[in-house]
Amino acid sequence: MGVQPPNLVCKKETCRASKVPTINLSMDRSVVSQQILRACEEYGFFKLINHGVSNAIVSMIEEESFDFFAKPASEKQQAGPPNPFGYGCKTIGLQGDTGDLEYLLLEGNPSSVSQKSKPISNDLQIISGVVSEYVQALRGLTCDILDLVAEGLCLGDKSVLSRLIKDVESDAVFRVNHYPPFDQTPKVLNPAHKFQTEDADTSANNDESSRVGFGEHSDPQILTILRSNDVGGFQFFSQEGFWIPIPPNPAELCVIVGDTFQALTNDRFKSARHRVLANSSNKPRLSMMYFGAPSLNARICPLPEMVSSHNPTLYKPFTWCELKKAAYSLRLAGQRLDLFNSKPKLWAPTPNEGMIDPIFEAWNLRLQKE
Ligand SMILES: C=C1C[C@]23C[C@@]1(O)CC[C@H]2[C@@]12CC[C@H](O)[C@@](C)(C(=O)O1)[C@H]2[C@@H]3C(=O)O
Ligand SMILES: O=C(O)CCC(=O)C(=O)O
Ligand SMILES: [Fe+2]
Repeated sequence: MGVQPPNLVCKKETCRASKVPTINLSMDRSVVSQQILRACEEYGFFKLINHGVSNAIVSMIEEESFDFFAKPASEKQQAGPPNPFGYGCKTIGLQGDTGDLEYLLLEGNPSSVSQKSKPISNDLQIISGVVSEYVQALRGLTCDILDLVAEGLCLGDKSVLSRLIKDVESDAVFRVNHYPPFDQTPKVLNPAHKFQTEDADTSANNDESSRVGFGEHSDPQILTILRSNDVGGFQFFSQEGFWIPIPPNPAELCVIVGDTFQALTNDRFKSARHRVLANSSNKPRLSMMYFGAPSLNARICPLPEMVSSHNPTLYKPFTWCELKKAAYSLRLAGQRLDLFNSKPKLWAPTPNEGMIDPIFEAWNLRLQKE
């Protein structure tokens, strides 16, 4: 590539990342409501500033978490494996997914987080003491966002969404992910690590040799609120078909639309697929996520305002428990919402799949007859 004058250089990914909506929560309510609505429709993802969540609690969780992850493996393992709460290392979920990280999964319901971690380990009990205050604040923030969405969508009942999260039985989850620093040595020794020296406009979308911290997936819940330290790696997949790296900013919170929100809005919002590539820093990345979920028995189906004769319902009613079970029975990247489509799509082999499996042929025939 020839040398270009600086004003003509277009770092495409930096460009795309700068278009990702950043919403200032202290602005006028009706403006914020419209901005959130647009962001959920166009990206399924946005960043929040002036969100009002105290940095003091975040710093305490960060400090406790770093102390925990610095302990010897044998000690950390006493708090694992995560079933469903506790310490996990490299293994993600139950279906053989792995990533270059270690993590803590905790109950995200403020009233029971400490109680549930008590029998697991002393370390977890200490961390959950600080986490309970944070999840309380994040539950409040998630409810505010959902009320703003309800206003933007002109829903008859403006609390219909936030009630799902406010439920005392809410099945919210809290997670801290710790990505070890990238060892710089292989870059020199192993040409496969070319990613580090590549231009920013090609790296996220072309690279195949990068280190996967947390593989591509969508979150099954309603909304996820993510906060990280100043180490990058997080990317989300835009509706235009590009991976967009999000520059880390500890003062911002990232909001991610989950599968349940997609179903509630009858696909007006799409859950955002995202991943973490942990290959760019010699510092560890520490991220914390609050996954806002309803109670296990909550019934999910598209909101009546999202359905019309032009927009027929895309999902059969299901409970959050059923979707959660489906998520855990599939791989991390699985499209679990497809299992609840009111009219399953016809199966077609992709070019690599070649031969048509007789079972799928029979399935397609049945679908065509319905
Ligand atoms: C492979 C998996 C890990 C996961 C459960 C699943 O079977 C599919 C969804 C994954 C996910 C993504 C968002 C959250 O991090 C998480 C806790 C969740 O609710 O769904 C994880 C699950 C996990 O790590 O256990
Ligand atoms: O660690 C991160 O930054 C994101 C992880 C994530 O997407 C998840 O835990 O579901
Ligand atoms: Fe996620």
